[in-house]
Amino acid sequence: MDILKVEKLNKKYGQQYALTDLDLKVPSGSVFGLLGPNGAGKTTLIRIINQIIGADSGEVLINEAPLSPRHIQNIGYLPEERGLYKRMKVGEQLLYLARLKGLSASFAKEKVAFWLDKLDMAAWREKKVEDLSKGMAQKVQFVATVIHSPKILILDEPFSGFDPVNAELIKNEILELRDQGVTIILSTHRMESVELLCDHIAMIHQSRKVLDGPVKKLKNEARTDRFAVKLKKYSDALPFDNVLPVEREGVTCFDLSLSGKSTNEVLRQLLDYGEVLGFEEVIPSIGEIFIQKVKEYNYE
Ligand SMILES: Nc1ncnc2c1ncn2[C@@H]1O[C@H](COP(=O)(O)OP(=O)(O)OP(=O)(O)O)[C@@H](O)[C@H]1O
Repeated sequence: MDILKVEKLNKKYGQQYALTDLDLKVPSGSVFGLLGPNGAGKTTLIRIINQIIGADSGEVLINEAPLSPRHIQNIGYLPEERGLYKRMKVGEQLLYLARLKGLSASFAKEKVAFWLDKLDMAAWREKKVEDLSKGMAQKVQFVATVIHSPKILILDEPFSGFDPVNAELIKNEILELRDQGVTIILSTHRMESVELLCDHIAMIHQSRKVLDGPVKKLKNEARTDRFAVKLKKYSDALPFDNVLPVEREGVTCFDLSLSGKSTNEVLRQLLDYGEVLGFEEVIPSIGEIFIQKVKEYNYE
């Protein structure tokens, strides 16, 4: 089932198109990557879903119902530009934000204690936000985003500012929330996090959707017949066209196209030219698919 649907969404700022006829379906309980180059329209879409701005036309549906103020309680939003009250103490601040999200005083207290403990932040409870490092403040903001147990989490560049240990911690929290049934919309330029976390992606370019679907399917569709070869060469006369061998510590590495042959045929050919140390299909990364799509549209 799709927890969130976007239908024919349009938004312009003056003469600038930010979203054009955008359709999206976000499956419930998935991590959904929202990708696109700078200025594509991602933040505009996120702001519309969060009812910070309105669309010019089109519709956003949550569980098939038109988006309305009552949905705010079900959404957790971590904006790219973080906003915490600098003078407030961590514990007080989280309690205050949890109460704003509609939690009772006692439940808010319980949830604050739970999250501070879970993310190893209990010692910061009495610290003012202005006395925290960037990464520490980021963790507080993450807790503020999830404290009311939203059904939909929208995370804009959630890993920026984190060291590798905290990035791993937040990644695991995201996956745990996903396993609990939370739907996560992740907007990021870090393709390695997309690859690690996302089940589905949609890519926006110049206000329009240019690609969407399950990550596995998109990667499968982007496969070519190219294989990466590592060879300890006996002979210099490689029998393949368009290969660009690179020598690394006595090992020759190159990509080649099967050109209609089977993998066994190509392997047999390679055996005459050296000791085959590696022969592996080249599967494009999401980053490569992204760059390819942007290039395709820029050339049109
Ligand atoms: N408040 C605004 N006033 C005028 N134009 C705007 C405004 N906000 C965004 N835009 C324009 O709308 C388009 C989409 O911007 P948006 O911020 O949604 O992109 P984005 O995909 O989030 O980009 P980035 O990855 O750089 O954050 C851009 O051309 C941008 O210049």
